[in-house]
Amino acid sequence: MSGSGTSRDEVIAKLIEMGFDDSDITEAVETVGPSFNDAIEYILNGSVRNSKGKSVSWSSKCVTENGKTLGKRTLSSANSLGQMRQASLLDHFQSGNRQKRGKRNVGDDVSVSGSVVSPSIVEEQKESYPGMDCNLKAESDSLAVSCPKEVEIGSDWEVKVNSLLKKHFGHSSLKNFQKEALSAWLAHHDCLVLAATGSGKSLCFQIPALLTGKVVVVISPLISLMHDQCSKLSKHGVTACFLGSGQPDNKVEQKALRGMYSIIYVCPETVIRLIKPLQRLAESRGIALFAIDEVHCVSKWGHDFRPDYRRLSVLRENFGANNLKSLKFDIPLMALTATATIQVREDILKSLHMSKGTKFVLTSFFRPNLRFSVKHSKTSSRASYKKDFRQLIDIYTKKKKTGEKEKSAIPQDLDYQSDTSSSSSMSEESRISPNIGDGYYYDEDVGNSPMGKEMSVEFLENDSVDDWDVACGEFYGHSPHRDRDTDRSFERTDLLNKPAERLSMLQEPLEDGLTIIYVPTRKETLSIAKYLCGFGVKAAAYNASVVVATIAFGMGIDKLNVRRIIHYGWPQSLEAYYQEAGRAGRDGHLADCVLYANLSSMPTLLPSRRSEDQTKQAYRMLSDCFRYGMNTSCCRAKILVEYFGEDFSHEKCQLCDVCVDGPPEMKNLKEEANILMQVIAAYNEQSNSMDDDDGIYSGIKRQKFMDRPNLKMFVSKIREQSQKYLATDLLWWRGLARIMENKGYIREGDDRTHVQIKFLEPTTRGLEFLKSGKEQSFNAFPEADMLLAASTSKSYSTFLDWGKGWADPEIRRQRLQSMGRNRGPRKSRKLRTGKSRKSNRESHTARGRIASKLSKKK
Ligand SMILES: Nc1ncnc2c1ncn2[C@@H]1O[C@H](COP(=O)(O)OP(=O)(O)OP(=O)(O)O)[C@@H](O)[C@H]1O
Ligand SMILES: [Mg+2]
Repeated sequence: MSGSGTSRDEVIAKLIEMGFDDSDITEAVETVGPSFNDAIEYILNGSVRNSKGKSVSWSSKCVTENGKTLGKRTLSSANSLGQMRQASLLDHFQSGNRQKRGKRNVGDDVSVSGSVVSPSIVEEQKESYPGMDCNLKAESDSLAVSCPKEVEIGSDWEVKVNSLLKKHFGHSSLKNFQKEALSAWLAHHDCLVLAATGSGKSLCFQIPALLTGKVVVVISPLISLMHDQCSKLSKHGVTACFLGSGQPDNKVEQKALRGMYSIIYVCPETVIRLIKPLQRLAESRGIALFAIDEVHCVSKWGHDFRPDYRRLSVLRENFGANNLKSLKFDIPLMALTATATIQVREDILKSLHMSKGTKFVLTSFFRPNLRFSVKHSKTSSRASYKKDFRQLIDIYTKKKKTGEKEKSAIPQDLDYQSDTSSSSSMSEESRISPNIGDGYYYDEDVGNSPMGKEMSVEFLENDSVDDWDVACGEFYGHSPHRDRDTDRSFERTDLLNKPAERLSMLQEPLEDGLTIIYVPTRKETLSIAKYLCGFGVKAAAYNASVVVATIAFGMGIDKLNVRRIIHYGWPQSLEAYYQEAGRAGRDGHLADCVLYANLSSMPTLLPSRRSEDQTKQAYRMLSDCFRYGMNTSCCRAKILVEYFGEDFSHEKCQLCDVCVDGPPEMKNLKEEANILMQVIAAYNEQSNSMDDDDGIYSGIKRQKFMDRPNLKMFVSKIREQSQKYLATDLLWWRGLARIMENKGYIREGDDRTHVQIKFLEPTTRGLEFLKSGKEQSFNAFPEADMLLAASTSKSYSTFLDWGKGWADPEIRRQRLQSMGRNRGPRKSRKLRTGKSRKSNRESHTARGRIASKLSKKK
């Protein structure tokens, strides 16, 4: 737009539209007249070009020693030089933020949503940025702050980085993987950084902004995460803002696109919308790097697929040296995640059109301070809560119990025991204080809520608040800031070679800290939070010590002292599980990651829109997660780390439940494996020769059976054939089928993917096992469901004894009766139809009525 021929009102209108302050606009137009470009230049720079195109300063003090005019970006630093306009400019920026944000720290001139930095900080930044002597571009692009000089980063970059690191973040040196990522970026390479949760990936993309004075654009999936990072950066004196729907200040976007922030966080949808202005930014101030954080979201094969991430190939297409004149090299892409399988990595490279020369920076996925365990729980009722959260309640209410002798907080080890419903559950309910009803909250927290809202059920249920509100709140009780460079057992993998020290780590009680409980649904967040609140545990609220959340909560959030991550219910994948579990122990100190899951039932997929392929993949991931839960013999950390394609060289973590408790006794399951193999093979033979009516399946309606030869049918066949196995639990056979599948004796006969092998087919290896007869042993560790079955019904090891006596009709009747009593409700619940349920209910109530009449008669 040209300044000439434009009316004063039009200029003012345009400037208002662009978001400048009224007072700045008035002053500018009064000073420079109705010229759009000059007015902007005046507002931004305090200077305007004269008719010959030379920059004329409106304030002589606006010129630096080297004669360059300071742009608005650096005006605050000029304060120390006596810069006149600085106050109003700062006011301009801060005014918008003040409306949005409440309390600020004294001297903290930086707002989370974006603003200029305090004078002292800018001084630092000015020193840090070799290319920060920014000038306004003379021509049409007068809005942008430009850094025309290509930044020279010499061989001493590491020294420079270390000094920036110390100055801004207080760390003494880069970690090796950070060095590698930065070297790749310096060599203009794309880079895929795969490093454990909490290892420090953010610095890999934050440093380039400090080093060059150019802008770094970070693509991030969650508002809460962007908010957290901007907030941290502001404390470290780095200007950062986030753009998108969550940005409350509508001026921030324009400021960002003019180059006023060193780091711009943006969600994928927004970056796609802003391609053109970002191109202008790349040509003016310059864009050092596009960082795609939590990049696993790109992949359909990952656990947290976001379709818009897939469209990020636009970055490569629009920010290359071939389409931006000022660039010598394509702007590098840096993709970062803590959880990507090999398949996901390939998908990332392809989807983002990353270059062939992309550097891989990999660190170990292993987190030596995390103590993994799996416990059986139905996770569905108050009775489960009572059993599972007793210890947690004790921990968080400890202080309140002064004077009262503390009871042992450790619940009895109920692993693999049935999740009995508790008769005292009603009395627990009645302990929930009356003010904790539908709109429960903590009085002391209400005032502290940044949004001024109490944590009500309605508030939690409101989708619009989502993870933003919860995740941005600080938890209760910060751990004292540690010297993280020296005191991070996080990196003390060396302890694995020192078993004695490792064992003492195991015996350490957990330090004070926070707990996050992940549950599959919002409804469960409410019921668990309510339950915990009833015992006086600060749960679910902003300043809570326990947060009950669904999966979105906390991704990438750098909260140091999370001591426990509890998954209450099956996660959807090991990637999601590890990502969430990784939010514990970021301070390097011992932390617990406990998965409570119903080991007697298979997990189901949460509803979501998926293509056929995605459904298959989702089942595969769920299946891996299920197998992790069923495992009783392999170190849990090893399973998790190897899941991501890393060799776990340590063999054992020495902390997880399997390492500590040891595996269960190994059993020779030859006989059971043999009989299952027999029925599968017989079925297989029969289906190959459909004419043979004399086979063992002759009594079954063949067509129906042939369609679905599933485990359940094979087990009923076994029970039918051999009284010895009559009382065996399907749960137990389910475990055996998995073991046989792992050994390669059977395989899934269905095209669809199932959480657990369902339609069993023999393999050549399995048939050979069958032929080899009785000599061959079949040693295996019973898995969790098998142990559970053994603890609730007759174990397979006592089948022989159990078999004795079945021939006697009276013994059989008694046993069947007692089995009916033990197993009746569960079985009947599954089998009953609506109709039978109704008649049952009727007969039950009729029985009840008769019984009460009789008792009255008495
Ligand atoms: N070189 C370093 N020396 C010491 N501490 C560091 C270093 N680099 C980063 N850190 C610290 O590590 C912590 C975690 O950093 P960050 O949030 O970047 O982790 P992350 O790898 O992105 O984790 P996530 O996968 O959960 O997103 C931060 O508190 C940061 O200050
Ligand atoms: Mg991160």
